Amino acid sequence: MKISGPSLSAVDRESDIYRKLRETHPRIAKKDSQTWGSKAAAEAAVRLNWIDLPEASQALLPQIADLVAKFSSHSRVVLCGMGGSSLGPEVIALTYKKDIFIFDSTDPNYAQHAIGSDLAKTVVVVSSKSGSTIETSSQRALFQSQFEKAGLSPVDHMLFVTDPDSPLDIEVRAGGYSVINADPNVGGRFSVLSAFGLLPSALVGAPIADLLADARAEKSAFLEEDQAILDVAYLLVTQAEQYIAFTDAGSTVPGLSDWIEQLIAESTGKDSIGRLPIATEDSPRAKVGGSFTVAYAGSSTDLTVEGPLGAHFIFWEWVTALIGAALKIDPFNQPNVTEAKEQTAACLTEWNNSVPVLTPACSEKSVEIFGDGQSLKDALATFIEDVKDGGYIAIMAYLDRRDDVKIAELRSILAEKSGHPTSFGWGPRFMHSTGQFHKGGQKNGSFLQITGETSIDYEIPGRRYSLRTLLFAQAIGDNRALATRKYPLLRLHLQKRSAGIDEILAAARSL
Ligand SMILES: O=P(O)(O)OC[C@H]1O[C@H](O)[C@H](O)[C@@H](O)[C@@H]1O
Repeated sequence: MKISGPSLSAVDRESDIYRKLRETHPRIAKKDSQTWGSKAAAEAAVRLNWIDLPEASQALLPQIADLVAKFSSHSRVVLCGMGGSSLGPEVIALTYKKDIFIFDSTDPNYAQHAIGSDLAKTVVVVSSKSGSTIETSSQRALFQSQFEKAGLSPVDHMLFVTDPDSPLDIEVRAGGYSVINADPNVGGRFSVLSAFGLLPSALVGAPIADLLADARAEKSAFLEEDQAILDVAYLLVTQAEQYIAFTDAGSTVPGLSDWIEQLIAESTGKDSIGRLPIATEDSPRAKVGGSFTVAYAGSSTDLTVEGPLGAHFIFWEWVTALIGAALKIDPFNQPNVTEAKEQTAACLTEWNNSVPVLTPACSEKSVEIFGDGQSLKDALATFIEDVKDGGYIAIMAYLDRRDDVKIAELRSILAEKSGHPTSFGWGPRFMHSTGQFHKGGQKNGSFLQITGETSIDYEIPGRRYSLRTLLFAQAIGDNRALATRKYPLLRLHLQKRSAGIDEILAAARSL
């Protein structure tokens, strides 16, 4: 991995932190579960096999090749999965310019795109380590019924990646489905070089043997010569107090920022001392709010890290484990992801499985305002004013990331108007990424939720609620989890999505 940038002059290799990182590096290589302290040891003992994956996953290649051959007559691949189970294949497909539909949402409008118009040609990979993630199990049930309704046998169109003996594994094997198991001693966000990253990528024709070879070469390189990897970990611990802005601009590995975001946010966003990665459009916009800036090409950020995709994967996983040791946090748990799930379940119970009428404080044209402010502009202005010194804004859009993609422009507008680091996440996808940080990291976030009416809805077979109800329970559940912490919180609900998005963008630009 080649590293460069002006920040390297700040590296103090004689400092205590650098010494700590240097001591930690060989302990990770030895898979020493005590590396992150005794409290983290039990979890670490069953989470460290990602270290072996560059070599160990080679054994999976024949099985993956068989599955690719079995499903080769299908021209369209859909991946159902959340967090690590989908962000890995997404960046691999983007990098190698392969087409895969990543279904990591509960928005019915987005689900309609996932189902598409040609189920006969579609193969669906359902990826879930635990086998119990609510989004993924709902997506799976939806697809199973769609295939049946279309007169197609789901067994011929669906295959599964999960841990051995997960409830999902047992059920689908019994149903005659194709299944590939991943190493259970690898956590979801560290799983890209396991069957979770490799199988869907191979199905769309990405060169997975090259990915593994690049990861192996990089691992050997940093085990032999540790300076580059320790320098990067040192900078992210010491030069970024809280915010690290990543940009894919000019990169040969587009989408990597989103994958790194989930890795670092979920691994470090706890105990109020984490690092919040922010995926930004380009380096000028990355700098807003004084974030430490990182790119994978060029020379306009504090740090540039260049290398092939497989090398990036193992490099950033290792850096994350090093940061965890330096910050004295357990990088392998995610206590607050569970909290949001519980709030979702509580909403569903309370609502008796259908969304109640939610009355806004006021409305303007297509947008309902749940929060302070007499108009959209006023609400946004108040929201920005309330951001704490040194704090950040998180925009969470529970919308369709194909049709509603324009709302992502709000990130740079609010960053510029407020001068604060501003992250953007699609709901519920971000819940498996920055969602952990929002509730577990530094207590200085301000949260803007955007929800919208749906043009379609789907019943989820086997559940008593629809996809739309689940989406709203996730948004309102997370809203409650944030509200209990008394963080600044605004929800804008779009009665009409397209018009509402334009109105929000116009109001934000006029601030
Ligand atoms: O693969 P699953 O078990 O469905 O989990 C999906 C995701 O859920 C949580 O967010 C975990 O913290 C992630 O590491 C994981 O990738």
